[in-house]
Amino acid sequence: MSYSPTYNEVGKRIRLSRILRNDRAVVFAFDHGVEHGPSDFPPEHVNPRVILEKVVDAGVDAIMMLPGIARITWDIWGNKTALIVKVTSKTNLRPKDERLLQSPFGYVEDAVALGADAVAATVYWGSQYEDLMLQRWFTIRESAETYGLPCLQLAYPRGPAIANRYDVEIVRYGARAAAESGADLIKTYYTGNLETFREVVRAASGIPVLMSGGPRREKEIDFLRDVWNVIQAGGKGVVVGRNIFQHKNPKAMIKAVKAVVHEDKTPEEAVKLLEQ
Ligand SMILES: O=P(O)(O)OC[C@H]1O[C@](O)(COP(=O)(O)O)[C@@H](O)[C@@H]1O
Repeated sequence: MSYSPTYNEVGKRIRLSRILRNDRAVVFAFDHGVEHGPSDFPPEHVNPRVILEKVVDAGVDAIMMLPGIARITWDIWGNKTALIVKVTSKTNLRPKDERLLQSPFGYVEDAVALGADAVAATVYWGSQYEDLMLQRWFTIRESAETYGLPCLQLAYPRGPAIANRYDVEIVRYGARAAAESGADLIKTYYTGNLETFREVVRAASGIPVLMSGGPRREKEIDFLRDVWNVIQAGGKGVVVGRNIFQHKNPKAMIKAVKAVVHEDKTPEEAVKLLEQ
């Protein structure tokens, strides 16, 4: 007897395929307005419409943003780019020791209403608030499952017992925990080289791993090398913000990252797209 998938299995498969194009993804991370504040953006990109027009025009596969910004920019990305709605966040206006907690920042139903292809939520593994974030993660995941929405987990180890959040043992622990907590996509830190990131991919146990961009690299070639290493290590792409919107030419930067992720170009070949 042939197996008939459930409605939500079909929905998840179709939505995931809109993000992972041929099993790879270049996602623009755009939740910084809350996570870091408007000071993260150069003056010309404080207006969300300006930067979103550039990244959509450059052909990014998906945009990850909070519901409120998706609402006011839908005409730019609608029917052109996949949408990942992040439903947790926090501000740096909080007292320092309360910044290791991600709070609800919208609901899975908001993502469904916006026509999202996935929801995203952060878990700071190792935080003193890990328990609370896990409760929130499983509530989000349960609701997303009902609607056939894949869940992207930003698996960010950080907390009082973690000395170096980029250490491979720490990052791969977070990736494994994300896989065990039912993430359909995992976004985590780059561990500095191909060999260690391969360990992270292995720990993710088959769940696609995407690299979080991190602070802007001084040289574009260094960022493109990191992206290339992630792909060579078995990662499936990137979810990147600052290395795009803090760059003087975000469109060219997206195209260079796409060349590495989708066309297997080397960093040296891809960086030439920035010189045109
Ligand atoms: O690691 P930090 O400094 O808390 O930054 C969190 C930010 O990094 C991201 O996870 C990825 O964006 P970046 O490429 O700018 O690092 C964002 O989604 C989030 O706002």
